[in-house]
Amino acid sequence: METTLITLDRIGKTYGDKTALHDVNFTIYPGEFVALVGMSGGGKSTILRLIAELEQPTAGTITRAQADLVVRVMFQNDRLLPWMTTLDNLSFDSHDKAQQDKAKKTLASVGLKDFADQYPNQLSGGQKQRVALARALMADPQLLLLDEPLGALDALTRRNMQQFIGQVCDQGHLTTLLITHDVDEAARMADRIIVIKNGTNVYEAAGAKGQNAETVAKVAEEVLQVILRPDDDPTQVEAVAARD
Ligand SMILES: Nc1ncnc2c1ncn2[C@@H]1O[C@H](COP(=O)(O)OP(=O)(O)OP(=O)(O)O)[C@@H](O)[C@H]1O
Repeated sequence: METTLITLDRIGKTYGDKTALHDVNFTIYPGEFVALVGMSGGGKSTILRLIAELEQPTAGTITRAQADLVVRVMFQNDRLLPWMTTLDNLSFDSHDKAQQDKAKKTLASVGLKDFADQYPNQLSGGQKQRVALARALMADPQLLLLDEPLGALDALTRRNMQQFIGQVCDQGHLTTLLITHDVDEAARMADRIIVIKNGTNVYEAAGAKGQNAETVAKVAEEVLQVILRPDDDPTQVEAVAARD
């Protein structure tokens, strides 16, 4: 049997009488880059919060490969501490030599070796997001959650960061879950795309990570059509065969 990292089984989440999620079912396998896409309000962030154990589901079960699965989140807002240098944002001002060395190494791995002594306000938007990524990587996560991490960046920096994050995840063999409303970003970065609509997963497609622009555009269009079509039966989860 294939090893699984995390499985969501018939997950529901209500807030008072408001249903945010119902009957969410999917599995993430080690080493995959999965994207959750869908329109605003569909439930993507709620799923992320449940996976990160920031909240608990009101129905169903989440099964983790191990109870203490290390999960880290990178948010759109970089959440860096403005009074600390880049390096201290990673080491949390630790005086432990090993922790400092690890922070230096991690900073170098995101291409910011020479920015250790800079403060967040001295960095560009893209650089700040690299620091935020490095901070998430400091914990050696078994699952990296990316919550619209590039939403605030200009189009060129965003494209550059998509490529960069893809490389970092590939090199580190990281299992990654990206949340985005950008179908093009999902198609370009992911091995697998899960469409979230009206609080549940309605469709799954193979992503076009590492493939040419034409394939990326085709996958993005396919996913967009699913998101925009009005007649979803939420109990029907369709799967498309992996592309050649
Ligand atoms: N704490 C909360 N209390 C009440 N309702 C909530 C709460 N959190 C989320 N919701 C509702 O659950 C639904 C799903 O929200 P969620 O933020 O997960 O969607 P999303 O797909 O991530 O949207 P976005 O892309 O805008 O972040 C929405 O209708 C939202 O209003």
